[in-house]
Amino acid sequence: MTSIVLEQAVATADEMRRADAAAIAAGTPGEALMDRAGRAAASAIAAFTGPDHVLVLCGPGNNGGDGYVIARELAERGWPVTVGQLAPPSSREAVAAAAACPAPVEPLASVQPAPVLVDALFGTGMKRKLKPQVAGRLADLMGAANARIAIDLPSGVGTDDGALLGASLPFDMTIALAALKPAHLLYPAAGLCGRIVTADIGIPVETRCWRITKPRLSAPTFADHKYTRGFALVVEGAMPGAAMLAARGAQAAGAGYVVVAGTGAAPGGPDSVIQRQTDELELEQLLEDGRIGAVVVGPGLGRDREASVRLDAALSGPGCPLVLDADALVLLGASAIPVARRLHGRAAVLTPHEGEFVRLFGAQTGSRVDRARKAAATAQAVVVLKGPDTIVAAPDGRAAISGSPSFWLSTAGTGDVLSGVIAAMLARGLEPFEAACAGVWLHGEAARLAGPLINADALVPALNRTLADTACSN
Ligand SMILES: NC(=O)C1=CN([C@@H]2O[C@H](COP(=O)(O)OP(=O)(O)OC[C@H]3O[C@@H](n4cnc5c(N)ncnc54)[C@H](OP(=O)(O)O)[C@@H]3O)[C@@H](O)[C@H]2O)[C@@H](O)CC1
Ligand SMILES: [K+]
Repeated sequence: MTSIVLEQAVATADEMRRADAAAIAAGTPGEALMDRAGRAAASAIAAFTGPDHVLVLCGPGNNGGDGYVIARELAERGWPVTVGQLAPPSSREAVAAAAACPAPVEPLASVQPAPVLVDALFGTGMKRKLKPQVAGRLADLMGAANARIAIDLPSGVGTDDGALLGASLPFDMTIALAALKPAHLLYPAAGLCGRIVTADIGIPVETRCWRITKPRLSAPTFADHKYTRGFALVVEGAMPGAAMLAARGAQAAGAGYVVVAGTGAAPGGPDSVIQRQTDELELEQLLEDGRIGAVVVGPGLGRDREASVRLDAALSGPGCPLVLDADALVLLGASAIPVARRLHGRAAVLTPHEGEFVRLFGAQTGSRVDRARKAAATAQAVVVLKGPDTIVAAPDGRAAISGSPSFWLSTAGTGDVLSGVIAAMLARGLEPFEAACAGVWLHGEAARLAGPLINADALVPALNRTLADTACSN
């Protein structure tokens, strides 16, 4: 069995409000939810720091309410606790939590620092930029602490888009309540979260977005041969090296048979990658091979007339899934015909980086998740919007965000390798959204394994080892 594990839900502020309201409507009072959140957070803090003097900063809303519960819980464990209050509690639940908190309360402006700083100023209700004096005070108190912990989110970030709204310093740990939020994974906010722990507060959260986690990919069995393992074809163009990187990526990600359909140049590459020189007609004939499980077009394709002809051949060939990257995306963006019409119902994964994305879909508003979703609906294809926080979006609204990226991937050729890895996942039979998620995970994990990457070639051997680590036997 092969499966993609989508268990780490990522919920927007609105989705969290709906989950909260549904739990309350189903009979769990808001005070009980806040109590669960605060208790779970207090346990995570205790496990992280051990007993110490704690300063809990509380804002006016329910994030502040969680802070009062945390202060109460830690005080009841005998820890010295002080509350630094930005403004009095305003919601019914927060008023009740503050009333039950035995810790001394002092104004945020004059409270003394402590070794453990707990930030419960703002969570998902953050709507506008922090006032500079609040942002400055938070930064000063964080600077004076040895352990900095954010409740639900670092105060001063946009929950849904990961923008900075006054936050500036990194936390050591962020305790996500009930579910992850986009800001835990989207940059720049993700860079401030530190270690992320999700506290279960016992409520279901309805979402169509997940964090990309390790896939389970079945290991070959006695019944497998090179075609059942997956036949990936890479259409080469003006720059054969890029196509060869895609081919090597497909091979290292487990494809059983990898062919580069070349144009005449000799790209080198391993003997096990089959290189076929093809003119226009020969390429069309080759693409008719029904055993092909996925075709990659774009890495090193070029943007001239011949490149357009080769892209057309791939698009008009029989129905196996396509991976469209690099120059293929530029050519599609330059065409007057919309991408969805060019694909004509064909399963496809488009893998643009930010620049290619804008050329193809225009400058859209919204978070990277929103933009990728809109693009996937427009193209009627899976879109992989590459970046430090790569997004995978499907036309049906599913989305996934990569977690813990390797910034060493920001070098030439790593995108070519990714297109080959996704092709290997398609060729082994995964549907496009799952293939893209699995490919993004394998690629990111291989980069972490490779450490400081010198170049994209170094990814290939690491991919082999990463693939072996995902293998399951059923
Ligand atoms: N959902 C769940 O399941 C559960 C959620 N829980 C917790 O609730 C949190 C969400 O609580 P929340 O909705 O009350 O929002 P929160 O972040 O406290 O801020 C709202 C307050 O801040 C104010 N305000 C906003 N921006 C501001 C600014 N820049 N500068 C100054 N003020 C600003 C805003 O004022 P207003 O804009 O209305 O005038 C309002 O007073 C969530 O993150 C989690 O911790 C758990 O307890 C249990 C289960
Ligand atoms: K917070």
